[in-house]
Amino acid sequence: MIRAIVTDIEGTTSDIQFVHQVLFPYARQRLAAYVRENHTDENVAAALNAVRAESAAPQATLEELITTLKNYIDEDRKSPGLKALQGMIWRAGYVEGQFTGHLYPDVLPAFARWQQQGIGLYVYSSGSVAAQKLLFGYSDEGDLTSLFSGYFDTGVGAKREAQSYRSIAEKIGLAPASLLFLSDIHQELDAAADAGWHTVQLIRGAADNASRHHQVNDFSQIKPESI
Ligand SMILES: CSCCC(=O)C(=O)COP(=O)(O)O
Ligand SMILES: [Mg+2]
Repeated sequence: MIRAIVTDIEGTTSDIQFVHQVLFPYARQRLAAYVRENHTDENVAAALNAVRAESAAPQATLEELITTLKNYIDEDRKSPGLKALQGMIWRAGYVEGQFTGHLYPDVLPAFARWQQQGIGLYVYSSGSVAAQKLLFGYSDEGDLTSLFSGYFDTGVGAKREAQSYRSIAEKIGLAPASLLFLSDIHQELDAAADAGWHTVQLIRGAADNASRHHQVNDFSQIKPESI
C-alpha cells in the first residue's frame, strides 16, 4: 500500500520549457550582478565555496566563479552551489510577479485526491528546497506549499543514486515498499527502484523506449490504490 508519494518537478509536475526558457535565462542574466553584490552574504558565500570545491578551484575569484556558474547553467549541471544561487535569484522574479511556477493542469487535482486518501506528499528535485518552495508557493494555481509534508534536494544525495532514496525513506519514516517516486527520467526511477520504491514515469513528451518503468502521460492515470 502506498503511504507517501515523492515527486520530481522538471518534466513531471512542470514543463521542462518553463525551467529552461524562463527560469534558467532569468538567473543567467542576473547571476553576475547578484554574485558581485551579495558575495559577503552568508548563504551566497557558502554557495560560492561549494562551487569552488566542486570545480576543484579553491582560490577561484568571483569573476572566475561567475564564468564557471554560467558554464554550469549552459550544461544544465545539477550543481548544489549553482542550484542554491538560482533559488536565491529566482525569488525576486516570483515575488515581483514576473512569472509563476508552471504546473501541468492534471497535477493539482491528483495531489488533492491523494491527500484526501491520506497519502503523504513530498518533493525531491535537483532544484534547491528554497527553489522548490518558490515554484509551488507562486505556482500557476496559487500557493500549494501546504500540500507537502517535506522537500528534498541534492543535500540528501544525487537523484541517480539509490542511497538518496534510502535516506529519503528514512527521513520520511516509511518503508521503501510504501513509497512511490514520480519522475520523467528513467535513471532516477532506476535508483529509486533499486532502493525498493515503487516508480511511475511521466512521459510528457517523447516516449522513452529504454525505460523499464510503468509509464503514464499525466497524473490522472496514476492510481496509488492499485499499486
Ligand atoms: C525546483 S526549481 C527548478 C528546477 C531545477 O532547477 C532543476 O534543476 C530541475 O531538476 P529536477 O530534479 O526537478 O528535474
Ligand atoms: Mg525531472
